[in-house]
Amino acid sequence: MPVRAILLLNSSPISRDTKYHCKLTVLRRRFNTSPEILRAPESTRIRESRCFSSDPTRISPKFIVPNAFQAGGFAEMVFQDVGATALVLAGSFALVSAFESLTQRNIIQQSLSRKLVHVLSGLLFMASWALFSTSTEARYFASLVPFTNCLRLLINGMSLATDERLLKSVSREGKPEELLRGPLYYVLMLIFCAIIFWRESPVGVISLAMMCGGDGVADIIGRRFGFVKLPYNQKKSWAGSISMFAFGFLISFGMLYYFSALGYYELNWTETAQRVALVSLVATAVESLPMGEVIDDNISVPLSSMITAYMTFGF
Ligand SMILES: Nc1ccn([C@@H]2O[C@H](COP(=O)(O)OP(=O)(O)OP(=O)(O)O)[C@@H](O)[C@H]2O)c(=O)n1
Ligand SMILES: C/C(=C\CO)CCC[C@H](C)CCC[C@H](C)CCCC(C)C
Repeated sequence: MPVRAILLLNSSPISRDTKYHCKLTVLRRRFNTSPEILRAPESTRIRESRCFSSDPTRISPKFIVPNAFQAGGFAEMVFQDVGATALVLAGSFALVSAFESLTQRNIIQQSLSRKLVHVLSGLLFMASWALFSTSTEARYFASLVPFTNCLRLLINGMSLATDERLLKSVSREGKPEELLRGPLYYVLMLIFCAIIFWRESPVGVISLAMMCGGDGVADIIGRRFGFVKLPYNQKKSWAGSISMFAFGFLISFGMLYYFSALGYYELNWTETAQRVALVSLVATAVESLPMGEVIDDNISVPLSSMITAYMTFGF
């Protein structure tokens, strides 16, 4: 009969994943619970000190042992992660095919198709993180999706195979070698943020939101309304940069609210708005610089966002 109780963590607000691993810690410490009940993997990333308030004796070690801890629970989590990976991977192929079809039928231009895929892929990928289990390995399952697309871009970019749908929806001019630059850096950044930051830290979410939402919308707005160019960069415009700042801020804030509403972290929204505004300002300034030939926007924008977000939010 599995142990049943409710864990009341008296510590400061912490993420849902952290609370989950704290339950594990408390179970092991207080009940000396036999391992066959605790089948869930223990996180090496969650320091026990984060599980307890300043006075560990204040912890009321009552907790519900969710199904995941019961015998076989680990298998259930693996099953959930495999299913989520298959679903999201199918979604990525469907997204590319859908925009290839729209381009093929001349419903949208190829340049707009590329940017819409740029905006939607990363944001939908982040939104899908909620489908994965609370195990430490979940992030690696999720990363298989951009990794598979990375292989797809490499194979087609080196002309080892030809996927016309991919070329039509993702390249500027239909040249295979284009896939080895912007799109490849894009999926590599998705992999990096999913593994390093995952659902535990706002840093990864903000960085990807700036790359996908901010930079993507800047291109769409800038191409259409960018008549007044920046004084130091004739290839970029005030309309593009202002829209990057605005949409980068709004989409980042929206994604943080999404993950907060799901219980992954609790944020002070006034402070968060100020911090996200600073990240958006720095990323917009970096994106506006005439260095597209030196470093791709899909590297400079998320990287500058990551550094600024890390300095303001911490991990
Ligand atoms: N701040 C910005 C950003 C983009 N643009 C417009 O959008 C176009 C493409 O912008 P860019 O971010 O450079 O996209 P690329 O990285 O070149 O294209 P892709 O992302 O498709 O590789 C620019 O030429 C410009 O017309 C703009 O006016 N102002
Ligand atoms: C055109 C792009 C970048 C250039 O600036 C974006 C390329 C996108 C990849 C080809 C596809 C990436 C798919 C995501 C990893 C997963 C999306 C899943 C979601 C459910 C649709």
